[in-house]
Amino acid sequence: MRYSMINEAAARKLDSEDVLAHVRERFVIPDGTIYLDGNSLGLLTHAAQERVQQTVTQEWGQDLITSWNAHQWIDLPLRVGDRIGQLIGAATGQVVCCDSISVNLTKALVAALSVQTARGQRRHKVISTVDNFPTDLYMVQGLQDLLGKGNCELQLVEEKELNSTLTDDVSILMVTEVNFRTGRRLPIAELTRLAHENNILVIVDLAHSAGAMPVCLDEWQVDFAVGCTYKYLNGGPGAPAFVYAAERHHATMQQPLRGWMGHAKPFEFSNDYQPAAGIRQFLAGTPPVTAMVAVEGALTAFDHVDLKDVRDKSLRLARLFHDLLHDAGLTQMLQCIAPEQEAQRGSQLAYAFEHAYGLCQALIERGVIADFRAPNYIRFGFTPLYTSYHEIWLAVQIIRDVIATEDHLDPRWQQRNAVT
Ligand SMILES: Cc1ncc(COP(=O)(O)O)c(C=O)c1O
Ligand SMILES: Nc1c(O)cccc1C(=O)C[C@H](N)C(=O)O
Repeated sequence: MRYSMINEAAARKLDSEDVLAHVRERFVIPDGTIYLDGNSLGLLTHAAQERVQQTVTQEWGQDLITSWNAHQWIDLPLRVGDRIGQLIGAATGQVVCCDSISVNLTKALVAALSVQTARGQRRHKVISTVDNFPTDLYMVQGLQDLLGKGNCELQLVEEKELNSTLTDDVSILMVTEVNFRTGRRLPIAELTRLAHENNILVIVDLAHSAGAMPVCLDEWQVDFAVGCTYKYLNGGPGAPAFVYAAERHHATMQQPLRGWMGHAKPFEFSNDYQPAAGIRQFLAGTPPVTAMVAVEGALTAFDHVDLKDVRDKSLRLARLFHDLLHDAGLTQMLQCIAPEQEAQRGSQLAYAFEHAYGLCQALIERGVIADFRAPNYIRFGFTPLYTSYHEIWLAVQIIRDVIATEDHLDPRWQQRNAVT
């Protein structure tokens, strides 16, 4: 239902009825900041801050190398992986925390190709979407060059054409559940069902889904998945990513980055590679301990949080934001590029606007942090664990004010110099 003419008191009332309102206390929220960019980098949690401090001061500072065992550093990738697994519908032993999405995607792609080979399938086509996040496409292009088009060939299609391209000559469907630009959410369960009817394996990028909405990898029968922990999981800048491989593939899959941490017996230092059983095979090198304890700390923000409540609040925050923009007469100027139907949306709204860059910079100057995506989009991310309805109301007042005073046209914003 549409939010109509919500004033400040009404926005505060929505906060008073919010079942997730108390979770905000778990985060460090800078004074005077309304943060609508958790879809790029999540906020710091108090738990992560304390965990990193403890690890650096005591575990590294005092206990040194004994900490690999004494503080179970060595188990971090699997332990954190299992905790992430609970948030993405994966039973234990199928998720490991390591590396970046880019690197994990390469591992997943080759592993999926190896499963197809083991099944006797001589297919090489990898289907993805034209508007996928570039790094995902670069990784397939890299493999295509390395392995030759006869073994791996990328074919790009529009999102709406996906169903009709899932034919029996395709090896892998590689998609991102939520489009980083438009926020469109693909129906992964349905796509996976269609893909499997033609023996196609499915790899999903959960960068904009994990921690933002319920994800049910096991139930949907997804084959492999990757995702990051620095967005909705709040793991910190450059935090290690994760990779999921369905248990049914563990016996046959082979990932190509054969590091010693993925060896069956790393501390025997044998010259011959023997993959570890199960998901541990996806490890390559030494885990970045200080970064990974930050992720482990951050994930406690999800303790006793139901992801259905997260999704429900995410959609409400977005609806309130858009309806307030509409009531302010701004939705002609700012053209929403998200799908009409909420079920087809992720946890962000993006608007096309000629002066999107200037608007974004002027907002940042006033404490409202959103982000700009070329060529002319401004994106607002909604993070239900810490964003309040009152903040949404305030943010729209500030947008109104920037546009009314034409601060977005300030000559300082003529030259784009921001990296994000
Ligand atoms: C959908 C998607 N995939 C991948 C990435 C990048 O992954 P990484 O930097 O961990 O390799 C991003 C954003 O950074 C993204 O939005
Ligand atoms: N990963 C990022 C980074 O290292 C620096 C700046 C931004 C990012 C991002 O996360 C971009 C992001 N994936 C996006 O949706 O645009």
